Amino acid sequence: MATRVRPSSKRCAVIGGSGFLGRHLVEKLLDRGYSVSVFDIRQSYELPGVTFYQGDLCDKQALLAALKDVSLVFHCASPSPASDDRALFERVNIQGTQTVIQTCIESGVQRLVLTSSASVVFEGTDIKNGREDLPYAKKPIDYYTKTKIEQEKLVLKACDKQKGFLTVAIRPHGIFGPRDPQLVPILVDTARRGKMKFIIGDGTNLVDFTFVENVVHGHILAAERMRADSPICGKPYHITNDEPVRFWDFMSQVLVGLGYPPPRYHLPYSLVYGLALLLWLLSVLLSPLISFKPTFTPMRVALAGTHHYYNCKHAKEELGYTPVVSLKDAIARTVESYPHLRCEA
Ligand SMILES: NC(=O)C1=CN([C@@H]2O[C@H](COP(=O)(O)OP(=O)(O)OC[C@H]3O[C@@H](n4cnc5c(N)ncnc54)[C@H](O)[C@@H]3O)[C@@H](O)[C@H]2O)C=CC1
Ligand SMILES: CC(C)CCC[C@@H](C)[C@H]1CC[C@H]2C3=C(CC[C@]12C)[C@@]1(C)CCC(=O)C[C@@H]1CC3
Repeated sequence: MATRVRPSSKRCAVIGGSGFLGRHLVEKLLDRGYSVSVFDIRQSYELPGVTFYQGDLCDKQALLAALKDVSLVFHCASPSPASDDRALFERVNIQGTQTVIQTCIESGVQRLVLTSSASVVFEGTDIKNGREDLPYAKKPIDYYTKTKIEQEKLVLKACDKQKGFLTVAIRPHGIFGPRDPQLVPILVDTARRGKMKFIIGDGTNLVDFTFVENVVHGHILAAERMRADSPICGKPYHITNDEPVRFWDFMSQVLVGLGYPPPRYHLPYSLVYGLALLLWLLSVLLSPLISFKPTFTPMRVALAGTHHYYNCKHAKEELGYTPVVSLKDAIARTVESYPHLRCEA
């Protein structure tokens, strides 16, 4: 009779491991003595100790190969929020996550950590010190958020202590750090095009920006604390820097650090939001004729002009989480890591 190999607890897989967060997670897991399989639709680097499996997470056969003899899976793959492609989000974040869950169960995976997002409760209006028991957004602000909600529900519902399949969802917010393809590059591109002169609203809105190493720390704590008798199974946890900062102060610090002038002039929030909505509608209506992607999307304007910061008390109490890098050090390290994006003038 064939004996089933019991997966070693130090073997894990990172789905989405070629991405920004995924690669930082892989590097930390290697430091901690794990052997890591990366499953991603693209391969962006090579590292000793990492086995790459290139494939689409909607493809069960491809996933099965990557999850063989693995006991712990991190799922941090998603299409970029900037793509705004409804069909793609639904296919990858909803159907693909169902495939991930089924394949984990069939492969004997015991623990699944999902990278969700604190945005699953964000509807474009203020959230101050939001806790995990806030209801999911009834009117999600975009398809990305809508499908992240469905994805989180699927993963948390799949947690089954009897069957030995445990799950947890980490909800980070505004991840930044070295190699981030989104926040700093978009900010610099906007500044270079002379569009970062304005502050949307009065500039006092507080937001969480979370250094990528703190997000990684939260994921690993969750994975290592997840046992059938622990209270964390089937639950979501906010992971932030626990230092809410004025959105426009954060942007200004990054811009000034890279040699760009900070934004100075104020514009009313409702005016900019209305314009962003109009531009977005135009871009949709005109898409058969011309393709243009507005920088100031309704989602970005809402994120730039409202309070959205979250309480991470539960992560502190139940995961033993505390941020490992302060916001000040995180900004300094991030700015230093982008010499190619410095202002040349
Ligand atoms: N960047 C941020 O501020 C935040 C991100 N998140 C979540 O964190 C996770 C990681 O995000 P980032 O590292 O920023 O994004 P990223 O775009 O750098 O990484 C995502 C990875 O997923 C892969 N991927 C996409 N579709 C795939 C598919 N069908 N099959 C296999 N791989 C696929 C991509 O190739 C990429 O390597 C995502 O789930 C995102 O929703 C949550 C909160 C904030
Ligand atoms: C053009 C400027 C007004 C803004 C430039 C910076 C923005 C690109 C970023 C500021 C907040 C960021 C953010 C995300 C993406 C990048 C920003 C909009 C997310 C939408 C990424 C995915 C999530 O799950 C939530 C994030 C919230 C904050």
